Amino acid sequence: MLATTTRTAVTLEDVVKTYPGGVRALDGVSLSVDAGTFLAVMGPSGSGKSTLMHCAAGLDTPTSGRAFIEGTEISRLNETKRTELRRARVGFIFQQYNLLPSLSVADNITLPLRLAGAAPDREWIGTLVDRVGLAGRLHHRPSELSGGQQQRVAVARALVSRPAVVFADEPTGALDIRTAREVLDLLRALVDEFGQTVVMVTHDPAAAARADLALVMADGRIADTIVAPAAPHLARRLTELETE
Ligand SMILES: Nc1ncnc2c1ncn2[C@@H]1O[C@H](COP(=O)(O)OP(=O)(O)OP(=O)(O)O)[C@@H](O)[C@H]1O
Repeated sequence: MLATTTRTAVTLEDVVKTYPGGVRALDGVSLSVDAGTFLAVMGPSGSGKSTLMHCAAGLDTPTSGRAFIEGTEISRLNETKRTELRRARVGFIFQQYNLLPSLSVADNITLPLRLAGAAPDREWIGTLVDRVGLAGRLHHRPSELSGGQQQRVAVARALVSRPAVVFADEPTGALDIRTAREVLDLLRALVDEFGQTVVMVTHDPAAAARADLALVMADGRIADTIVAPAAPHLARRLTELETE
């Protein structure tokens, strides 16, 4: 086999996050996510999943330790530079889609480019719109779409700037089982077809089982790293941790 160079999309080095009041939400977390990997982050409520995502994505800063996006230490940038790096190199997908209701589907998808002052790549936007199956809906408002369609708009928006990493926070949490599966199929395809790096926080073992790798958090630490995770194994592990 030919040797390939692996790029690292996201790195955390011994990240500690303590909130005012003394809660140690992250207790020394180190991880490295290779480009083109689909990573799921699981764990009981309060185990630190959202805090990990916020620190890794530059939405928040660690109390100590370092966070990198593609080798740039986002945790040491000031707020303005952090926002710039986030807009240029990070995509987000949220449980409640977070689309702007007054904008068309097309304008929602290209919003990150306008915020970053980046030129639109028409060919890539066309590819994305086709890939998420929204070509016939570009002039609709979000309220005219189903939940699954709205989440597909959010997926296209997250990828429009060709980010180093997409962070997805419970992306299927508001969807029924069939629509959730369609959104997961789409995320899986974007990883497989475009080499997109995806980090997904989820409570759902079936969703996490679509990832290449699952981290299971407990008490602010990574309790397990599971390659090619299987849903029954994840479900058992979560039950164990929740009852400990
Ligand atoms: N802004 C904050 N101020 C104080 N404590 C916080 C804050 N945000 C989170 N915490 C605490 O930090 C710990 C980790 O929270 P976090 O939201 O990262 O967990 P989580 O695994 O994402 O939980 P859930 O699955 O319920 O969303 C919890 O004890 C939580 O109460």
